[in-house]
Amino acid sequence: MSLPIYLIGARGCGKTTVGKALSQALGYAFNDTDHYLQLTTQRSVAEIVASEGWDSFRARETESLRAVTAPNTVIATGGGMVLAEVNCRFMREHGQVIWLNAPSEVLADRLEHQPEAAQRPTLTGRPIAEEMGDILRERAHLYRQTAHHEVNAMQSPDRVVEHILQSLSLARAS
Ligand SMILES: Nc1ncnc2c1ncn2[C@@H]1O[C@H](COP(=O)(O)OP(=O)(O)O)[C@@H](O)[C@H]1O
Ligand SMILES: O=C(O)C1=C[C@@H](OP(=O)(O)O)[C@@H](O)[C@H](O)C1
Ligand SMILES: [Mg+2]
Repeated sequence: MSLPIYLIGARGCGKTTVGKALSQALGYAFNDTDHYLQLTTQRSVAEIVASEGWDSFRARETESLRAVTAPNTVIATGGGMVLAEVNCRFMREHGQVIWLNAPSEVLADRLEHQPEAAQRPTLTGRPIAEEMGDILRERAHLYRQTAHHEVNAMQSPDRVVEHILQSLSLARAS
C-alpha cells in the first residue's frame, strides 16, 4: 500500500491531464476533487458557485479532498485547494504533494485556448491573463510551502510525469 499523491497548482497547470497519465504510469487509481463534486452533486463547478457562492464551494472542496483520499491513488485537486490551511495540512499528512509550477503567461495561454467555463468560472471578473497573474501572486507561496516536490509544468505531460516519478523515487531512496 502506498500513500496517495496529490497534485496542486494553479488553474491550467495540468493537474487533471498529468494526474490521469501519472496514475496509469504507476498503476494507481485516479481521482479529481472537482470531478468528485460534479458526480456527487450532478452540478458543474460554475453551477455550484452560481447557486451557493464560492465559500460554499470551498467547504464542499474540503469534503471532497477527504472523500477521494485513498492509498494507491493519484488525486488532482482544484487550483484553490491550498487556500484553506486545513487542506494543506491534510494533504501533507496523508500523502506526497507535488506542485506543478508554470508562469502565469503560460497558464493564461492554455486557458484562453481551452477555457472550460463550466469548470473555471471567473474568480475576479478580470481578463484571464490579469487574473492568472493575481492568482499566482496570491497563491504561489501556498503551493510552495504545501508541496513536498515542485515540478516544471511547462513540459509535455509525459515529461512532467517522468519528472514526478524521478522526484518520488529520489525521495524514497534518500
Ligand atoms: N503539460 C502541458 N502542456 C500543454 N498543455 C497542457 C499541459 N497540461 C495540460 N495542458 C492543457 O491545459 C488545459 C488545462 O489542463 P488541466 O489538466 O485541466 O489543468 P488543471 O486541472 O490544472 O486546471 C487543457 O486544455 C490541457 O490540455
Ligand atoms: O483556482 C481555483 O480557485 C479553481 C480551480 C478549478 O480547478 P482546476 O485548477 O482544475 O482548473 C476549480 O476547482 C474551480 O474553478 C476553482
Ligand atoms: Mg483540473
